Amino acid sequence: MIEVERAGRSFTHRRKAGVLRRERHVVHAVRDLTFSVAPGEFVGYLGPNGAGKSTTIKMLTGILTPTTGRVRVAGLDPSRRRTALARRIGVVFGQRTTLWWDLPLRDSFELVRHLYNVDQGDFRRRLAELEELLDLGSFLHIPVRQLSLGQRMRGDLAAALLHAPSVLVLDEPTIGLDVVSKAALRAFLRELNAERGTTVLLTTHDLGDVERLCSRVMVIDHGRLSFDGTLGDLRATAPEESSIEDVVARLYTGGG
Ligand SMILES: Nc1ncnc2c1ncn2[C@@H]1O[C@H](COP(=O)(O)OP(=O)(O)OP(=O)(O)O)[C@@H](O)[C@H]1O
Repeated sequence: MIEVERAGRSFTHRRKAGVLRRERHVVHAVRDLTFSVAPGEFVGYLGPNGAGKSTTIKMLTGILTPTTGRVRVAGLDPSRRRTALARRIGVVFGQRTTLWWDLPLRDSFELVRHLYNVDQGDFRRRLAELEELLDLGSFLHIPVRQLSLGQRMRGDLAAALLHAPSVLVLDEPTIGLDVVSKAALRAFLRELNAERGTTVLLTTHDLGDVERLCSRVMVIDHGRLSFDGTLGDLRATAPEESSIEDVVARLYTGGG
């Protein structure tokens, strides 16, 4: 479903190197990254701040073109086939909404239906299902800017799923959510993956998300993959640590 082969992405800045001189400075956000995700997997993508997670997600969704290597999602080259890919993929960024700020949630969904050309019958059926599973009923009529973070997040998730994508990419979906909202969101994602077989790639700094949802974990550090395995494999990297936070902290600091 997702194939990444020796992908890299760098950014070039010009920075001051004296009174008059400026020099080129290259940041390698992602280097030589190789992994694949099979249909139906639920994968956690972890890494410290600045490790390259968002850059990877932007390459997978076609927002950024890799400077080296190859990326394929649902068989498509994301940056060249963004429109075709949009029909197969759902994307949610926890830090910003893709909904229309001044429109009631229901109208945002209607716009999504037009954008993705979703059949009216399918749209009604899916919206009814999502409305129930995500408990959207009480705030469908409210403009997005007036929603609480938890409500907005549920709205964003519904919008990303209205066209029934086969792969869902989530960038910190539980950020800022209270324990109850987090639990509800996790239950929903677990069901989506188990019942519909939707492939999910999730970045998060909340290891509770990983423990409760992910069958596989990948860790990126300084733009390179430093771990790829099951949750059990991850724990085994530091068996002396009792919490998953401590295990991951060890990995982030290169084994302590
Ligand atoms: N548009 C850009 N221009 C220049 N440098 C960038 C750009 N985007 C990202 N970078 C740099 O690339 C590196 C990786 O950034 P990225 O946002 O992918 O990290 P991240 O793992 O998502 O971090 P966080 O957990 O803090 O969100 C960082 O050093 C960052 O400063």
